Amino acid sequence: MHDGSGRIHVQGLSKSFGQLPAVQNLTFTVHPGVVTGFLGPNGAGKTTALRMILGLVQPSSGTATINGLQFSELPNPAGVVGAVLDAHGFHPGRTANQHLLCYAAAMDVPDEQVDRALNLVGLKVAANRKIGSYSLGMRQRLALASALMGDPQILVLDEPANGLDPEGIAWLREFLKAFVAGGRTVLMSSHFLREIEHTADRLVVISRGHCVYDGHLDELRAAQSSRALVQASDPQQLTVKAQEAGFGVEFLPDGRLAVLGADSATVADLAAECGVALYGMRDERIDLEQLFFQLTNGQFSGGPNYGPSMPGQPPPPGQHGTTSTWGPGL
Ligand SMILES: Nc1ncnc2c1ncn2[C@@H]1O[C@H](COP(=O)(O)OP(=O)(O)OP(=O)(O)O)[C@@H](O)[C@H]1O
Repeated sequence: MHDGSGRIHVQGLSKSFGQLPAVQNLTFTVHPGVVTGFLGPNGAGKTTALRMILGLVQPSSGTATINGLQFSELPNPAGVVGAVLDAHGFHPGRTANQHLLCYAAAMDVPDEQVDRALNLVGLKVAANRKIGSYSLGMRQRLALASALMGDPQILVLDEPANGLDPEGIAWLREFLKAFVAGGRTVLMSSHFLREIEHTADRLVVISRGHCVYDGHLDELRAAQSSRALVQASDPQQLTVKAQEAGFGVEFLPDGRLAVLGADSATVADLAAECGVALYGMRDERIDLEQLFFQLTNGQFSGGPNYGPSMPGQPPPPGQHGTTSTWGPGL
């Protein structure tokens, strides 16, 4: 029997296609009650990892379990996990209704589930239209309806926002938030942070097959949402003072200091306290897109108390009383 926890646990998962290491030693846990975004640039290995979780690709090494069991061991997989991996491949001559009735028969669930699923995804009005006339956004909704047919505890969605217009994305966000509010689980991939930043609570970020961030989105925002750039008369002394106050400091190539997670007023106070003169100051805010770029290019430099981003050096936010973890600086 599965443990009913609603958890997906990925441990040391790797997959190579010939010489190509598509996924490398991936370890993370997806928790119930929150939406977890699975983020990475094109080709990072997201789809391969999701397919391994769902038992569609055999890992080269490592394991992926859902409710404590591998997918193939789940006694009632459709009732545990619903998946959307591809919003294509529907028979264009069938209606959504017909498509889902086939699903119901194949999954041995009552036909009434068809109406329920169509209602849930807002496709009831188009239920008797041929799928060939559907927009990509409608196909995404139909794919989601298919995943919901078994009334699953967990949803695994590969790029579900792809093809949705802003209204569709807003709808998906509300749908997924309501889904997890009852204690269910969502793992959804995207290569576009903006697309999921208002939906996901937690993030697993991968780059070139490696995990580079696993933690709360809020924590990531806080980690490097701002820094103060200062030109100081005595950079060494100000560095010591800022570090004593708990801030990370970087030396920039132009001689300025970047005090991570601090604003210029705070740095001015610190400088005054240690008698260091400042010749120029600027607050810099880093938006999430830059943050994502830094993460996936190994340039992330942490926030308060984190050192510069040298491979093997940056302590993760998780080492400061949180649950985040870091992979190698790529
Ligand atoms: N069946 C396969 N055979 C050979 N190479 C593959 C196969 N599937 C994936 N790859 C390769 O593995 C790497 C990871 O691909 P994957 O589709 O998992 O990435 P992704 O993060 O989902 O990318 P995207 O966002 O573009 O879908 C890519 O270099 C891809 O070309």
